[in-house]
Amino acid sequence: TPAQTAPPQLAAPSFVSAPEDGQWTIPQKNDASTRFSDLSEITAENVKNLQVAFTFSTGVNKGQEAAPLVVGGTMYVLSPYPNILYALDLTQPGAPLKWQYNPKPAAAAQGVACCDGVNRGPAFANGRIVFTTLDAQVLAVDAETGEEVWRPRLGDITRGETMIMAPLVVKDKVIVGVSGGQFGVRGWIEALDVNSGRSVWKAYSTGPDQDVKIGPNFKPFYDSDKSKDLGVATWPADGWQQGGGTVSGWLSYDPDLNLVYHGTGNPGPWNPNPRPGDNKWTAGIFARDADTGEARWFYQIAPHDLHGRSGTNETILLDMEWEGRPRKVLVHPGQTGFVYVIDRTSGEVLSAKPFHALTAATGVDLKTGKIQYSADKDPVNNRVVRDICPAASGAKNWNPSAFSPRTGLLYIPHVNLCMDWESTEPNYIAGTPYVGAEIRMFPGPGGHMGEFSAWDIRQGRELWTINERFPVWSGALATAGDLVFYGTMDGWFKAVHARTGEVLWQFRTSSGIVGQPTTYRGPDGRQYVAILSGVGGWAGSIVSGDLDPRDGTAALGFVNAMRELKNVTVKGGTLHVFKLP
Ligand SMILES: O=C(O)c1cc(C(=O)O)c2c(n1)C(=O)C(=O)c1cc(C(=O)O)[nH]c1-2
Repeated sequence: TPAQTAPPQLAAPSFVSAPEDGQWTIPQKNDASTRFSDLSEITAENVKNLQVAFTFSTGVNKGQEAAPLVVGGTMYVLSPYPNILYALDLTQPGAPLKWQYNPKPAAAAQGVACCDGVNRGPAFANGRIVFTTLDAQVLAVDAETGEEVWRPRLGDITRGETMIMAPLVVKDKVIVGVSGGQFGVRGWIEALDVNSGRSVWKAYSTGPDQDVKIGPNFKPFYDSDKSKDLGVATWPADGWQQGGGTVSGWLSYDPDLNLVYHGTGNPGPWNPNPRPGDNKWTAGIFARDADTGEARWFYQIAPHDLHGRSGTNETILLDMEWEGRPRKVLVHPGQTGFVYVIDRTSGEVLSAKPFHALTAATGVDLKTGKIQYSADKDPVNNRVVRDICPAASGAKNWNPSAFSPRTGLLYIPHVNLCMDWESTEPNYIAGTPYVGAEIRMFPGPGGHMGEFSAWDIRQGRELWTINERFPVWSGALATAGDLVFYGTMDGWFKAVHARTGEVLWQFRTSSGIVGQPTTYRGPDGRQYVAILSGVGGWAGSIVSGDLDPRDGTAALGFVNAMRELKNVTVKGGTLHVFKLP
């Protein structure tokens, strides 16, 4: 008999991207959305010496969620509503302002935004900076001069259609999506010509197959997605018309398959009782042909969603060996609390392991793809259902994870909140909240509200975790210096050892952090790390936003849980950039 040999050492998952050029031109860093930089001047050994290189105020004290971009010798910073774009000259000492562009969006948009008027950031394309505005315009301005190039309005704010997501540029197209899932908006994604701003294709998340761009090439993996017109048939009467499934989050792109991946938001209303059925195609992930928008596959994370779950957060595209053969996968740490590893060519779920303490579901059946909800957490009418974990925030929210090919680990910002839920009668009035749930959130197991953890994708297990007092509402950045960066809602910007989770450096910024750290090589050849500080977004709206008690809905869910945040931080809006001395 042959001698027993150790199983071959598996290579870490990897991803395809252009060689590191020291820039940061789209929030996701690359089309695979890894938020990994090959820069390695700042290391685990020297990071303790990081110091402020320069700061800059955005002039808007609301949730600063945008990623600072660097293209050539210029940094681009986008403020929350009113979405002012600033260009900073990195070639000059102190990075002075080169120009600013204020699109002056309609003030009325603020009133129909769920989440504090945030924006996830601009993107660079063909010599232009493109971004969305809260009143549902998409803008392209000249990256050199700040002059407006085109500016179509894609949504109707009187119906609650807002835009906050970062566009994805694919070849000659700018792809964007709508927000407003808390307002009964029918979700859509649209591709514009990068040169003219004209619409090339548009696809809805609910309704007849034709509107969803489901045709002969739609080949979902699971039988539950294979019948005709499920975007109508899985809803009562005309429910799909106010059905949500917005495209408010992150997009990624596989150039070999020419597929764009995007999540769809929660169904409307949140109260599941008025909408019996699976409510396709909400709370899931679509793969679409980048040129035509045609749907190729769909996977529904939360069929007939019970707890306000969205599929809109990050999808990270990796290549890895899975059960002895190479697979192209999409990794999605989901709001439901499972890390989904999905074959991105077919939509087959290869694995769905919990990365967080859960009570709302017990697992995912890999044969049918179906999540297994806990029967006792179903929010039936006329009863308060208690201790649903995670809360409606999800086990993580919009805030993107990072992946390092050096460690093979995914770095996940978590939200450790549970909730009590009482279903109420929703009433659809265009441009007003369409939720139908009273929610009370509170800290989950352990009493802390946030975590930042390292996850081994192949083994499906956590390697280390850091508990945080407040939800970790910032994104993550991984670097070849074996560091991971993230921020906390009480204002700390932290550098952590990518392998051990040891906190190696932290800096107290001027407000709470809900932004996205980025890194770049400056014109002087040195490595810099940038982060916007300014508390806000959904979780931080207790500090920065105007919580209207009559709203009685989404924002209020956080009031109890986040009350203490007011005692430890204040509104802000300041870019902080760091380097070694
Ligand atoms: O369904 C939607 O259209 C939609 C939009 C947004 C948004 O525009 O910020 C959020 C959400 N949903 C959402 O569910 C959510 O948890 C959330 C958090 C935040 C934030 O920026 O803090 N936005 C949003």
